[in-house]
Amino acid sequence: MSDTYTPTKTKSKDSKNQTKKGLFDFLYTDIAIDLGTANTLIYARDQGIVLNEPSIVALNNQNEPVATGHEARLMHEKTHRNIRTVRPLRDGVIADFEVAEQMIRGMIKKVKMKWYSTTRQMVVCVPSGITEVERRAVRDSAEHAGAKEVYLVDEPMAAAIGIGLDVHEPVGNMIVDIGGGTTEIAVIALSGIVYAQSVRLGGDELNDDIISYFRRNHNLLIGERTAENIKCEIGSAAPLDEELEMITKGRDLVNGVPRTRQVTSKDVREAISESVNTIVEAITKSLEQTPPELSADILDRGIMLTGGGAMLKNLDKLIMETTDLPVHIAEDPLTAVVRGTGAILEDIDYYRTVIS
Ligand SMILES: Nc1ncnc2c1ncn2[C@@H]1O[C@H](COP(=O)(O)OP(=O)(O)OP(=O)(O)O)[C@@H](O)[C@H]1O
Repeated sequence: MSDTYTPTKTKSKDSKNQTKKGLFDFLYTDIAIDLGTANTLIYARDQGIVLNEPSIVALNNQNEPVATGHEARLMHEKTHRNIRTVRPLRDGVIADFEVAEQMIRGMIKKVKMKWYSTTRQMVVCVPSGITEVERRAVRDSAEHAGAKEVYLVDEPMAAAIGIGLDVHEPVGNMIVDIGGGTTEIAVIALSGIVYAQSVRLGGDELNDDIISYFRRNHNLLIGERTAENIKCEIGSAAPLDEELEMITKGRDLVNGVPRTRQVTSKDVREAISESVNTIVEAITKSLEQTPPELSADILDRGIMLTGGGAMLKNLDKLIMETTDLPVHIAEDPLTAVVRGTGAILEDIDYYRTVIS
């Protein structure tokens, strides 16, 4: 990894331009949300990140939520006929509006510190590739969940701000945000997105690849959570200095009984290689589309990786070898987007040009 690039700090809270405080501000809890396919994070003004939970809701027979986030995740794939778990986002966008609203409400309720407060301003980040109709839907959901003023920001822009880049600078930065449902690749300069590509493929797809691999090659049926665990523990994009292995549990497809099986990092790499290559190819294609002056900046500064997918072992190495560019993994990649969205909430005027 190159160390040629040192990001500037995210604008501090005491900035001159910071949103002015009003007399009745104590009545409001303004929030920023990273509404992700895998995880939802909430940042509250002046407080920082106050919630980080899986994007999942458990509903009863009457479609009323009985649990949200962590509690619902514990029930996932273990429910009976009176309870079902729903993940309302797919591929980075809201797939089930009603449940998404219930989830946002449930999560806001969890972070409400003052019983009397309401949400006035809400900044929500969205994948850069979504349609106008999908944008409208996110805005509506946020309004139905109680927000009076809703601002949307593109995810790669929020990620760039979150990792401390000065997005107003006349300098090109390439951000690759690998989430649960989407991979967002963007070149940012002068507060705008010069080039963006949103691939509807992320960490969830890698989990599906692992499930299929076990079914096909080992006649073993494993669940989504097990696949996720395998990916995070021993998954890798390129060979490891020391290959890893672990024991996993599933159901034998031949005789239907529970079985354990040894799995190696080499197996997992093979299982996810096609999807990983799709992500790397999308990065190469984006580099080809980048205007030359900005390409020169990227050559100096390298590619910034964020999102949970950035933590896949040796993914940075594979991208570095393929592109011949320095690659940096953001500090705490899972929270970069919400930190950026939060920075916008703290200083809406300064970031006016990046929100809509
Ligand atoms: N150590 C790890 N190795 C590989 N993948 C990981 C690791 N930790 C988390 N992930 C993956 O990161 C993904 C979640 O990342 P993130 O929270 O950034 O996505 P999201 O914002 O919810 O999704 P999206 O941006 O697509 O809506 C999941 O698919 C998860 O499996």
